[in-house]
Amino acid sequence: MDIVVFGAGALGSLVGGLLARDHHVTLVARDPHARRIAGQGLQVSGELDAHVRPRATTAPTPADLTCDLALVTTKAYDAVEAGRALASGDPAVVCSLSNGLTEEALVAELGDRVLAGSATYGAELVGPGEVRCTGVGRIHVGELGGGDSERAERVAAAFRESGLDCEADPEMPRRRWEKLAVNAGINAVTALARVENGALADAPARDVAHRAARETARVARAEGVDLADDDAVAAVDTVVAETAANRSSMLQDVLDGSRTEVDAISGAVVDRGAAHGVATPTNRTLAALLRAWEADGITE
Ligand SMILES: NC(=O)C1=CN([C@@H]2O[C@H](COP(=O)(O)OP(=O)(O)OC[C@H]3O[C@@H](n4cnc5c(N)ncnc54)[C@H](OP(=O)(O)O)[C@@H]3O)[C@@H](O)[C@H]2O)C=CC1
Ligand SMILES: CC(C)(CO)C(=O)C(=O)O
Repeated sequence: MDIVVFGAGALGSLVGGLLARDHHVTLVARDPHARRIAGQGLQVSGELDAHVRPRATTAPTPADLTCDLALVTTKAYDAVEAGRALASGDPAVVCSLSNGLTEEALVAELGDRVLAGSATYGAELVGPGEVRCTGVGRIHVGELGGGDSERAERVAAAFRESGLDCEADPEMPRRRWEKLAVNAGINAVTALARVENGALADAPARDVAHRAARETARVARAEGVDLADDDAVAAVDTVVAETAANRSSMLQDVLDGSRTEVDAISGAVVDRGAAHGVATPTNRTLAALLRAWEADGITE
């Protein structure tokens, strides 16, 4: 497959690097990462090991963006720009692996070419040209509206060909909202409390995370997605147990002085809830506190 990875930071370099073992991959990245990859290749280290030579560019032409599959791996707040850039080319299928509800921003530019995706691999950039796999997870792809999908099956098969754990999921709407509930519970609370995910195994932080997840499930149901409160809470508990030693991506952003994905996570729950008349006081409070930190704390 001819694959473009748009926004090849940590996650995109890991996934794109592994795909480059079997497919023709172009990474759209920033310098000096892109320059180093173009010159010396990309090293994948940590739990997986590979040295690959994908194409890498900071300024893709429309021809570069004409491909069988484009993966969007920017932070959620860059999804609109990613969608606009990709629309200047002609990708047959576009799939976002970012956290948060980012697909709608892509649909606005790319229409029904957009598939939903989610990833639980862990990735960190070590330096230019090197990405570390910090956790072998799983990728799911599927139609935004759910249902069986030949194109999602084709994408999943291409990922598996390169050794990535990937499945096409006919219940992607539910999976997206369950992941949102996990991120609304874990990311916001760990970032504000400055604790690892495992700290949410104990009250009182656990109770705040559970309330945020339950509210997300209520909003999901108002959107027509069948996600029970108990399932959202159980998903939080499972991820807390499985990633106890992790610093959530939002905690890492706060510690780095970087912008967070609050608008696409807690903020999205609040906004979608308001549209349906569903109260989301916990997510509203978490979003307000994160935005208060952002107003003062961003240094990058
Ligand atoms: N890292 C992980 O383990 C996981 C991450 N995720 C999710 O995946 C998404 C990406 O996370 P992560 O990889 O950690 O984030 P990173 O910030 O490491 O990667 C995103 C990259 O996209 C780049 N980018 C944005 N716009 C452009 C553009 N127009 N041209 C070229 N490059 C661009 C950014 O550059 P710059 O910063 O200079 O703008 C950055 O290098 C997030 O939504 C995250 O929540 C999900 C599961 C696991
Ligand atoms: C699953 C979880 C919460 C793992 O830390 C995550 O997605 C993140 O940190 O963004």
